[in-house]
Amino acid sequence: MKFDRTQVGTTILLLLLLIAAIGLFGLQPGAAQWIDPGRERWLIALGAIALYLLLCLALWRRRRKAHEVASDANWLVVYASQTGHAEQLAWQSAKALQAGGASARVISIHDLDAPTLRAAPRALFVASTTGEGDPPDGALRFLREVMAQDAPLALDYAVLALGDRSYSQYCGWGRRLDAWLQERGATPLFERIEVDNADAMAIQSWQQRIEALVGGEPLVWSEPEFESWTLTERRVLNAGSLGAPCFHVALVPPANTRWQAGDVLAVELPVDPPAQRDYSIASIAADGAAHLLIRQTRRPDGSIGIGSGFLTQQASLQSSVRARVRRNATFHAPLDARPMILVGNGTGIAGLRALLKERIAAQHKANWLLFGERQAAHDFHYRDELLSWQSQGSLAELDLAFSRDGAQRRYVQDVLREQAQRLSEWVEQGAAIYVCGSAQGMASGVHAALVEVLGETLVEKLRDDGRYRRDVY
Ligand SMILES: Cc1cc2nc3c(=O)[nH]c(=O)nc-3n(C[C@H](O)[C@H](O)[C@H](O)COP(=O)(O)O)c2cc1C
Repeated sequence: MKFDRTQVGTTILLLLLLIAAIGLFGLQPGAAQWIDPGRERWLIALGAIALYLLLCLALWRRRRKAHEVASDANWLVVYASQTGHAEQLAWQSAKALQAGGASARVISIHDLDAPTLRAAPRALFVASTTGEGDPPDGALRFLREVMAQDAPLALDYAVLALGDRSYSQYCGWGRRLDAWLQERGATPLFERIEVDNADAMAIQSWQQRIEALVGGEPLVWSEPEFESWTLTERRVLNAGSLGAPCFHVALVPPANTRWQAGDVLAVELPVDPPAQRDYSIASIAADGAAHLLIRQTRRPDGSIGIGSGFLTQQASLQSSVRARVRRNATFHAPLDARPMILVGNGTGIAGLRALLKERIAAQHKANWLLFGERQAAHDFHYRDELLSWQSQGSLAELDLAFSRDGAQRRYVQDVLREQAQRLSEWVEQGAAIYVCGSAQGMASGVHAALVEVLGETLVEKLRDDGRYRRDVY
């Protein structure tokens, strides 16, 4: 049986109380009444009471000190996030620390330098994994500059690793970060917690561990509520396509709902157990509806995917759909009028369309879109709109790559290579590059083309400066 110090302390306190009671009341049967105690009995009783009070004070101070160490220390809450989930959990973690009286600073791992890390007494890391076990883009500078150093670290830390078990490198980056921190001498406050596909139980146990460290009133960590949106429009955009049907779906939000281009709509599916699917929003709030571009997916047994099946088939027009906006800050447009190069394929045009709409509404016209699909006759999503933006001068450059139209397959990455000179010029003028669509094939091919044309160093620098951003799946 294991006793902790508090249990031993409590036992001693009880013994002292007993001694004090014996001192006062004596040991005679029926002695529970005031008797005239001798001097010695008074002394024993007073001594026991004094010791009792001293011990109480010591225990109270010990407990308070333990709490102070946890709560007064400055906490760093570091996030490495690709699509915003880790960032959101980092903010919630900071709120839990603050509820326990601690001060917490939330920081993107991109902005975390070695001196800041070395000076931090305690840190929480919320790290997601992307690609094939890779760190989010925003973590690459940290990986290159901070993790390459072997100076020792003295901080106490914990890691929340976000991932998805369907990938072979489950939580690969969170695990790597954890291993590195330990190698450098940092002390884990508790074992790394891994979150499979936003698993609520794992997130709850992270929350409980933080609350146990700093105390404070437990907060409700629930995500924002889903609200009722109305499905007002649904049409096929790619009739006759070689690919699976692609639907334009419009959902009218509840009053006062706002979002920024780049944000995502999380849709709650009416299934048991509950599930949700995220879709890039293809419109801006001024359009009055969130437009989604949804390709019907099929499972290996041929049945329709639950998310795309619900939105493109089951949900009827004018019916209510439970949804909420999820912020996706990595894909928000630059704040200034700098040129933008938007590269995407397939349903990736959704996020790019919202960005273009936002830019055009702000009169920022230096926009270059490179879009790839299979056949111009069937798969040129939002054709009329894009062509009219081009003729109005809001879309300075439009390059299309329809892979099945020519004798040779041609993709957006090939267009980038053909347009090497323009690409270099735009980047020299400060352009930001946004890539949206499939991770396999497109995003990796585009990356290789960028490295070929601009050089590895410049591409890395663009990524570090937030001028090369990706929202890929
Ligand atoms: C393109 C892509 C690649 C991913 N690759 C991995 C992976 O290799 N291993 C893993 O455990 N999770 C992987 N995930 C799952 C993410 O880690 C998980 O969705 C996480 O919640 C995302 O957090 P974030 O929004 O902070 O980036 C991947 C997700 C996407 C969209």
